[in-house]
Amino acid sequence: MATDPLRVLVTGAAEKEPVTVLITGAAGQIGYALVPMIARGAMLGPDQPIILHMLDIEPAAEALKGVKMELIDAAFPLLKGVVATTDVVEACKGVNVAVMVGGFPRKEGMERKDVMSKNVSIYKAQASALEQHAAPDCKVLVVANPANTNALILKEFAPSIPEKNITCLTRLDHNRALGQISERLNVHVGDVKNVIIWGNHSSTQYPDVNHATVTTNGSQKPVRELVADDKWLNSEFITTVQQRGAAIIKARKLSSALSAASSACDHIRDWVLGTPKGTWVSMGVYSDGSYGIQPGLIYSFPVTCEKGEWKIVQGLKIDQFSREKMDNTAQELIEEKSLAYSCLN
Ligand SMILES: NC(=O)C1=CN([C@@H]2O[C@H](COP(=O)(O)OP(=O)(O)OC[C@H]3O[C@@H](n4cnc5c(N)ncnc54)[C@H](O)[C@@H]3O)[C@@H](O)[C@H]2O)C=CC1
Ligand SMILES: O=C([O-])CC(=O)C(=O)O
Repeated sequence: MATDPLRVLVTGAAEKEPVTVLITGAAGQIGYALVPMIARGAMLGPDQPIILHMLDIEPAAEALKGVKMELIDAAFPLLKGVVATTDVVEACKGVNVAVMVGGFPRKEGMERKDVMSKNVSIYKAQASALEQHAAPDCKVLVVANPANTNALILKEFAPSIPEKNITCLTRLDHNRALGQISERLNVHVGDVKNVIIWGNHSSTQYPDVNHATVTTNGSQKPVRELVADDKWLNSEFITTVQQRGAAIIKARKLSSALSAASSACDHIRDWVLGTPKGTWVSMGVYSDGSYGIQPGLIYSFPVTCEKGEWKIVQGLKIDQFSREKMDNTAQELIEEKSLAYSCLN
C-alpha cells in the first residue's frame, strides 16, 4: 500500500539526524539565494533536518550576520542550527556537505593568472581545513570559478578526502541545455532528458544532445529527430548554452544566482538521493580516463547516481564532431591546471 505523505506528516515519523551543510561565500548573491533553498529541503529532501554553516571573509562579516538574522526570522522548520563565521576551521567542523561558492572574482585590469593565483591560495587553504575538520565522508561541490580547477586544487590539498567526493558544478549548464531544447520544441523541460555537458564550466564546454530524448505521449523520441535542424543544434544551440552566463550578466549586470543556487541543489540532491531510472545528469568529476579524457582533470561527464555514489555513463557513441569538442575543452583544462600549478610555486 502506498504511504500517504500527509499521514506521515500528521503522525510524525521519527526525525532524522541533522546533516551539516557548509556554504562558503554565503554573504554573496548565490549564497543569499541558496541558503533558503537548503533550509526548505530543496537540497536534501523535505524531511531532512539541516544545520547550516556559513563562511565568508571579514569585509562581509556584517552582511553575513544579516543573512543569519533573516534565517532566524524565516523560522524554517528543518533548520536546526546556523553558524555564521569568518573562521574557516569553525566553518568546516563536522561538515557532511560542503558547497564552495566563495572565491575571488575577476576585477577590471586583472589578468587571468592573477585571478587564478588568488583562487588557488583560497582553495588550498580551505582544502586543508576541510580535510582536518569535516566529516571523513564529506561530499564537496565547488561552484566558484574557475570551478573545475578550484575543485582540482581542493582535491590535491585534501588528499585524505576520497577523490570521488570532490566535484564541481556543471549542472547549471546541463539545465540550461534542457531549457533551450524545451523552448525550441515547446515542450515542458521535465520531458527533456539526457543532454550532456562535457568538460569545463567555461565557454569551451560542449553541450551534446546526441543522446538526449523528449517524452511525448508516453514514448521517447531523440531530440535530433524532433528538432530536425542539425545546423541549429551544431551551432547556435551550443553557443547559446556556452555563452548563457555572459548573457545573464549582460541582462542583470550581475552573474546568475538563482539558477546557480537551484542547480547546486539539484547536483547534491541527485548525488545523495539518486538520479531517476534511465536519466543521467552532468557533474564535474575526477576523470578516470573514460572517453579518452586524461585522468587527473576535473571534467564534466554524464553520470548516474545511486546510494550516494556517482558513476560515469559508459559506452555512449562519440562522433568526430563531438570528439573534437570534447578534446578542445579537455585541452583548456590541461592549460588551466598548469597555470594553477605555476601559481603554487
Ligand atoms: N559553476 C557555476 O555554474 C557558476 C559559478 N559561479 C561562480 O560562483 C562564485 C560566486 O558567485 P556570486 O555569489 O555571484 O559572487 P559574490 O561576489 O556575490 O559572492 C562571493 C562571496 O564569496 C566571498 N568570499 C571571497 N573570498 C572568500 C573566501 N576566501 N572564503 C569565503 N568566502 C569568500 C565574498 O566575500 C562574497 O561574499 C563566482 O566565482 C562565480 O563566478 C557563478 C554562477 C554559476
Ligand atoms: O559566467 C559567469 O561569470 C558566471 C557563471 O559561471 C555562469 O553563469 O555560468
